[in-house]
Amino acid sequence: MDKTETRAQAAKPPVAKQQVAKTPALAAVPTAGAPTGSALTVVSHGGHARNKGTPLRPEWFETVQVNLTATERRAGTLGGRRTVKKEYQAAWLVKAVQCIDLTTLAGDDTPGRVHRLAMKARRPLREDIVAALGLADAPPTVGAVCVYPTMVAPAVKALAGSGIPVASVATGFPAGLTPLPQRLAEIRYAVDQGAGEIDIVINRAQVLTQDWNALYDEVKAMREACGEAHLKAILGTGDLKTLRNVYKASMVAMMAGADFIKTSTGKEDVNATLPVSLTMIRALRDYGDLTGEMIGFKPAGGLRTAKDALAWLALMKEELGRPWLEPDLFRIGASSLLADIERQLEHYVTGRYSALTHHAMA
Ligand SMILES: O=C[C@H](O)COP(=O)(O)O
Repeated sequence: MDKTETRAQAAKPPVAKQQVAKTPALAAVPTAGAPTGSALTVVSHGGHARNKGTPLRPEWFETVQVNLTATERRAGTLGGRRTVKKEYQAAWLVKAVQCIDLTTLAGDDTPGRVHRLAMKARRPLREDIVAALGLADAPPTVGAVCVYPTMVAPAVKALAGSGIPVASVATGFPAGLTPLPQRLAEIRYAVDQGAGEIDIVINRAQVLTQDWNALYDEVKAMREACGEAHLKAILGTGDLKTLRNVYKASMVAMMAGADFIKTSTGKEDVNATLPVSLTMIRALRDYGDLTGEMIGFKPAGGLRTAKDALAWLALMKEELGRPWLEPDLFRIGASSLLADIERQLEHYVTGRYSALTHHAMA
């Protein structure tokens, strides 16, 4: 990749670059099986060490330059991938299902809706599709169910015994502009209710004013409030104005202890895009080179099609490698993506497409 893109060269020690896949986008399919009827391998969720964080080190990001044209050009090579076909594509789509944070974040959410979503999370693909894929012995489940704090308890109840974690948004989602004590109390409430993952939103004003100390201190306090729950830091990239800001905010969030960095709330005018994701992933890679930590990535907002899922999987594989294709390091935050993936898999096993309305709650 172009040396002019994201760089934090100033303070970088001479560590080996992580390997970037040389194979075409999805050729080295991790879960590829033989044609229909043969087993696709379902890899279970692996545990992953928490990010220890670092002191705030502005010298790791202050001089960063992000070449917008080069970033867009690189991102543009991912969306149009046509190299994954048939059983390989099916395997990748099953992988995408396992990485979905199945989400409902609506003003009219009810315990009933959350219960139905949790049932879908337990069995995201129809039984006949699972059987035809040869996955009946180990049916895939989603990565997590993501809800508002007051919906954590019904989600935990509905997912009992499934091993599927509940993620809660918190800290004044989506704007993050309530006073800090309330935002921290909201995290503690969600954890008390049983959330295993907390999707916090950063205060975008701190990025826009380059107040890195304030951003670091707040995210660090949020991480402490999370206790054992994993912290995903939502940057709200559509509000951050520049890719440089996206890179810097990513670095500060990771230094403060974020286990995942996440693009968007789904409520900004512009949500997950490939150029923004590439910028965050480069920050994640640089942070890994500097600290040895493996941080997760979660694009979220506006991802609705199987094609989107394949593009982001290609991005993860090419930029970060195989470990970032598992739910402990990669999630896709989406409220309606599963419907199209299920439809594409149905087409793969039956040769027919059904209407999207046949794939409800997804
Ligand atoms: O965190 C997840 C997002 O809020 C989901 O956004 P979406 O409804 O556009 O899929």
